[in-house]
Amino acid sequence: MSDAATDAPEPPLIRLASASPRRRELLASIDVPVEVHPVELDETPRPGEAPEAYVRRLAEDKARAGALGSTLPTLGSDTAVVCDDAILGKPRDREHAAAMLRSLSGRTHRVLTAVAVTGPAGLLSACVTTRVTLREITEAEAAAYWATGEPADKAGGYAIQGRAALFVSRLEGSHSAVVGLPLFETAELLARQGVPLWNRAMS
Ligand SMILES: Cc1cn([C@H]2C[C@H](O)[C@@H](COP(=O)(O)OP(=O)(O)OP(=O)(O)O)O2)c(=O)[nH]c1=O
Repeated sequence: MSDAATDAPEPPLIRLASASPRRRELLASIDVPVEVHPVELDETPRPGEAPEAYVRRLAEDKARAGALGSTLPTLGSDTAVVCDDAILGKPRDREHAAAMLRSLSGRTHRVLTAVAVTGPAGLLSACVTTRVTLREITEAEAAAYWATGEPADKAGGYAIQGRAALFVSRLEGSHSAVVGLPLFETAELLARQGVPLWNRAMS
């Protein structure tokens, strides 16, 4: 929605502590104007840290750090692909990306996305697990996929919202969470922070 009379952009409802264009687009899809305020964190997992604890910690740290200097509720999020209890982040290079797809090929893995929101209710967070099954992927397909540029900045080295949809045979859970933000759970957290979306989105 934008102001019809002036076409001026709407004031932000929240601060988005993220550099991810996907997260901005997902929030725009449910009519949430944001102020983008990325934060840089060390995303190294702690020794022995469980994947759920890891993504929740990062989401909460992003939200807390992003909130500094603002009175707006601030949202942070983190996505990790988990295969055989190993956390797969973003690929470092072509070889790393190929190794990731090799380990995911022909199997079911988990995608964990945590979202955290600061606000009057304190720091609230949720973690969503989605099970994704990929068909078998050949080395030649993995190489061709890398060459598209799509996997480079994606956890697990694939993008379900892009060409990797051709690899995904099944999904159980939240599609938006795999893309970077679980919209249903996000709306619930925002409502608890005094940002109700339903009436706004439907008007
Ligand atoms: C599995 C998968 C991940 N991703 C993306 C979502 C996230 O943007 C990214 C995982 O990296 P994150 O570290 O969660 O996020 P980010 O670095 O992109 O942004 P920021 O930390 O500033 O919020 O992978 C997809 O876009 N599609 C997919 O299918």
